[in-house]
Amino acid sequence: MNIALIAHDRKKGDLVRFVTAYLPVFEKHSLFATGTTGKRIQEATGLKVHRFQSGPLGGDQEIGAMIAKNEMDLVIFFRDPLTAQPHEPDITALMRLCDVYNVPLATNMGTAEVLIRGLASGAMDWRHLLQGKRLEGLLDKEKGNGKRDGT
Ligand SMILES: O=C(CO)COP(=O)(O)O
Repeated sequence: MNIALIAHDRKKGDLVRFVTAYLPVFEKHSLFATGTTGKRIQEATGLKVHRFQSGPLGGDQEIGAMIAKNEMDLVIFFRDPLTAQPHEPDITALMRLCDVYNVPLATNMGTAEVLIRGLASGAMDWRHLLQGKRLEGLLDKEKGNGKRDGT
């Protein structure tokens, strides 16, 4: 599964501790993160993390683009509800896309616990069905392109 990890500055320590606690789960999946969050997680855990731009520079939007392409299976986003963010519209857009595409989203540690335990016990295997569809879609597209190219 593809998992997005994002945390605002005052929540980064919590996310690093969370990922460390569930290391055996996270190391079985592909991890993506906004810039600074990803760096902190990599440094603390040694996990391989694909890092996008920092959140205020477009990282939330890059993760949103993956959601819109059905390439993200789970989002863990430890938001700071007590601090105004300069890129609030990007944050809202990311969460909205999770709802549009039915992507499980945890915005706090309590929900993240439930999601990660669910992930570990196979409760998210239904996402594989979508991944199958994703693959079919890509193959169909390739076939279509082939026809147009005359190849
Ligand atoms: O701002 C963020 C999410 O909205 C997080 O970005 P960083 O991980 O780069 O700090």
